[in-house]
Amino acid sequence: MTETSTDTALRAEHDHLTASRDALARMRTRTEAITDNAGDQLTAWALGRVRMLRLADLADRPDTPLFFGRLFFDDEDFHIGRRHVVDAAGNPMVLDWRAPLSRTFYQAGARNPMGVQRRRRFGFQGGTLTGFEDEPLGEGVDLGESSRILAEEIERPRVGPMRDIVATIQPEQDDLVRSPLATTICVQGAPGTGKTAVGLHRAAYLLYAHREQLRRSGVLIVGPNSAFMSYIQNVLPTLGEVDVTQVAVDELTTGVPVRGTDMPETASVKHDARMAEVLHRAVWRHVGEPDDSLMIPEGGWRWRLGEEYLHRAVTETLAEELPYSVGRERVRARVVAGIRRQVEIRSGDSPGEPWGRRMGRHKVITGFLDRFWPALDAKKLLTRLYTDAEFRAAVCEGVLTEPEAELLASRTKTPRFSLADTVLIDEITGLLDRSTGFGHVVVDEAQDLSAMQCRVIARRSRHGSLTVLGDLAQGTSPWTAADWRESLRHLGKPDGDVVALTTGFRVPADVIALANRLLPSLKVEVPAARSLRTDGLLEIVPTESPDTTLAEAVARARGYEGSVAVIAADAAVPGLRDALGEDDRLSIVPATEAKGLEFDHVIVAEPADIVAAEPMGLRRLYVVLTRAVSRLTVVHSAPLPAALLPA
Ligand SMILES: Nc1ncnc2c1ncn2[C@@H]1O[C@H](COP(=O)(O)OP(=O)(O)OP(=O)(O)O)[C@@H](O)[C@H]1O
Repeated sequence: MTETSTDTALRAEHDHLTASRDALARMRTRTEAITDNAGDQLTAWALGRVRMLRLADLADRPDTPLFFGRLFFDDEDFHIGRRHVVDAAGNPMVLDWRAPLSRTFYQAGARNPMGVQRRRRFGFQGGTLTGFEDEPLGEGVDLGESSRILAEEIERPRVGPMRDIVATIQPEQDDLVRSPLATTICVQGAPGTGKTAVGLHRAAYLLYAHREQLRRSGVLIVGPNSAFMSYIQNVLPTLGEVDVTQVAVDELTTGVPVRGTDMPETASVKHDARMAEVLHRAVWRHVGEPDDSLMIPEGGWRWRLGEEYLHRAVTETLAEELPYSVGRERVRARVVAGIRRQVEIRSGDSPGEPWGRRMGRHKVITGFLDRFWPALDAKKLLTRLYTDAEFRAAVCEGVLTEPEAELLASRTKTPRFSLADTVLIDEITGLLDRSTGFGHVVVDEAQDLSAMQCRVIARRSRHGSLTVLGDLAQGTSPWTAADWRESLRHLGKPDGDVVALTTGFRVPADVIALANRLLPSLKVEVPAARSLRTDGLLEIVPTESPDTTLAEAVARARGYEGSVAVIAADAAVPGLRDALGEDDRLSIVPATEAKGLEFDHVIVAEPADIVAAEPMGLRRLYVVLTRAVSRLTVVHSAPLPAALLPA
């Protein structure tokens, strides 16, 4: 058999891959050999950390390709991969996908080749090269969405947690991934349009483009729950980024143990934006107007500060709009400064810092502060709001209705804090003290956040920017967002750009068509999704014996490759777990925990029960139906919800 030019080219690519792996190993060995001979412990620690991060960045993962593309320009060419690799002489062997030049790999097309003569995409199996596909952009030809390698990538069976998409980021996704650090973007995207993927890749891109700045300030990823967090947690490390905080939204407010629960109507009040005003009042009503002068005895002296001076000390501090506890210290400093001036006039000399500290702690001054700017504790203040009827009425008046304010009342003197309370305690803490924030925060499934939860995130991104990801049609919380402008306002970024993604990479066309039937009933204005996938299987199976039919559906699903999930109303899950069992391939997923996840084959058990289980049941069903990557089986003994029937 004669060797074709494609075989020769593939062999050369194999060789380049092997050489690149060797070069990466060399880079790693060199970094390992660097010894920290820093003078002090702190510098040694900092250097050690930088080295640890760099080593993580240099890790070669045998199961992922080191490069996935190649760009041929007129007189040079580059391989594009997960990270930068250079040979012993420092010449580039692989360009990082985030480098400015790599942008052409994602953006060039027949209409605008951006100087690229040919774009090559590689097919891989694990870490092994299996083939490639060339697009002669210079000749005005591209494959666009009909690329075989793109199709294989999005149709490949899913196993385990989410993977990166660096090899096949689409132009509209790339625009979002590479938007500038200072820009807050809000992505409204139908199910499976790659919102989560875009958010994680944007984090990785920003860490590359603004390494120093973001290493100092940090990047935070916030998701809806711990199942989702463990599903996405490996994506950034595979991209070489290990120094990112990834937490579920409830974990942001863990300062207090959660021991209580709220009735739904109480939780709704606590999550309402008006609580910000209530708590603001609750804090600031503690500041009083000094109504007398102060006499401060010190040794043989008696210093006097007049009422007017004290009054000014308070009002000038208020005008600075500092956090409450910082303001208290500022008033203390102003009072001490007033006395220092008298000492200077009397003695002609300025007393030193120790005197200042001692004077600041003087019991007359502390007594004055305790009266007109008392120290506050977030938990105690919230407890007072719940237990002191007079205080509550005063701070809620004109903001909450009386029945709403009454919902806050606690029957016991020491209320057990609920999840909503942790959010309120965080709000109070933010009023009391300065909060340190992150340089960039990615918030996923943001449509489910309450106004008060948005403010938790706003406090952590005050001096940074946000990537807000979500789908209004998938909003299922009682306080779900109705429009993104409002969420952005609560998130502290009212001018963020709202952008839509509509090309679906997960859900096959037939399945998305079924789910789209629900859209008119979801009471929300969103663009419908269009699927890139024409493969897939959809079956709707009416039955009189659902247990048997489900077991049969599971057995059939196991005949295919990939993950299988039975998704059912939460109440049905324990029974289904007993009946069907769970293992590496099969998960039984409560409908309320399915958001953000995906499985090759989804079997939906009794849609009517999923809809009936909660006020936002139809939206829950929309979420559940759109978890399917390749095949969807709907098993029902009760009639299907009317909204799911063809118009
Ligand atoms: N450009 C792409 N190339 C290949 N796969 C992609 C691409 N974009 C997205 N995907 C894949 O499509 C699936 C859906 O992506 P993702 O979970 O990010 O979507 P989503 O918009 O967050 O969905 P949902 O709203 O349903 O949670 C994932 O498996 C992801 O890897």
